[in-house]
Amino acid sequence: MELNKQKIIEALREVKDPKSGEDIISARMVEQLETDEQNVSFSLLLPANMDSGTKNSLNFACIAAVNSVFPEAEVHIHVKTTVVQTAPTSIVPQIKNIIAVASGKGGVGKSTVSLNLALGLKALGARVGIMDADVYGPSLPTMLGLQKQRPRIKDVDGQPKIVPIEKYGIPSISMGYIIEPEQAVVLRGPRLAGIIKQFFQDCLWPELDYLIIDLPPGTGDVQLTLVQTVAVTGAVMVTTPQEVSLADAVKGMNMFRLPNVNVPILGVVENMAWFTPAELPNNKYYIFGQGGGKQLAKESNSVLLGQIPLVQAIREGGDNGLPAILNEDPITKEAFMNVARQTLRQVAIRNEAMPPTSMVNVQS
Ligand SMILES: Nc1ncnc2c1ncn2[C@@H]1O[C@H](COP(=O)(O)OP(=O)(O)OP(=O)(O)O)[C@@H](O)[C@H]1O
Repeated sequence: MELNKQKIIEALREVKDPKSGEDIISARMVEQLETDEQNVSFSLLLPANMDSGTKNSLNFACIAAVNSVFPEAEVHIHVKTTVVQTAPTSIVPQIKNIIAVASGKGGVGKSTVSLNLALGLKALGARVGIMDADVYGPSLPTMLGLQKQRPRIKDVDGQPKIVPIEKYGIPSISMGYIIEPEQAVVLRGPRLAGIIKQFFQDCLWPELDYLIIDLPPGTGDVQLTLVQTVAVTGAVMVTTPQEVSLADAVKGMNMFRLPNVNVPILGVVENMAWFTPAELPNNKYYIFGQGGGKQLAKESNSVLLGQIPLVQAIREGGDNGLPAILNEDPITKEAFMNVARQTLRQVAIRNEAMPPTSMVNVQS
């Protein structure tokens, strides 16, 4: 009688891919499983860059798994190496890292963190740009004091291109430069996708180490379009400390972690972590509770990139076009610089440990 294939598959589920921790059946590493009365044969698909020691131990683990259910069976494994898929050619090859700044809900300070993070990275010597992808409520023009500014259009080989507007040494683009913020339109589907694509393709971005993307809150069309348009290096999540916002934040974060999206979470910034009155700079009042940032970092297996206090100067700076990191208050400045340093570190770790993110290919 033929050896039972189902039993063999179940046994092989005990063998895990050491890299992902997933079992080799779910990871689709086993192909063309054939059995007869005595023999079991299959192909084992292993990445070309896997070292030979790991390949051998996986091979032995497969044989042992089959023999655990059929001790007499002869196991023939054909190891096939798969070429690691290279990332598709980028439409913005001059940009090394694309960092999405996201939050579960609105008003947690995502735009404030995006801009100050961009300026912090710049202060550390990187070439940085910022894209305000919050097409529904663009706030970058106000935060940079660039209301009513319009980007220049430059003709490049007969094609009109948008020139990002530079302020404080960083080029930026925002829907708010194109339409009045109060006209923020409800764009959906293809039109919205077109605008986000234009922000990459039709903008004259210079050579950049980091492009920071300020996303709208939650999970929606912009997020989806972004991951379908470019390879996002990683996401920074912004949250406030209270636990009630955690469920939203987790939802926002999980969108990046969907298996076919697979954008690494670089870490969490806890904004409005405590209130510090200007006249009592050493006092901390935890008015929104404590622990939300840490908790979210734990949920995502990532790290807390930093905590930003709730201080009046941050709000005023945002309204007056003078980002908080540039003002003289050392506590605020250091809080944002710390976030920038930690982000830099996490991007370096991510780029060391993982291949480039693949763009999401969704057929609609
Ligand atoms: N740490 C802080 N201290 C004081 N005010 C802050 C702080 N962070 C953000 N704010 C203020 O809170 C308001 C909302 O911040 P911001 O626009 O950055 O949030 P957001 O999450 O991007 O909002 P939206 O969802 O509307 O895009 C702004 O007025 C901003 O200046």
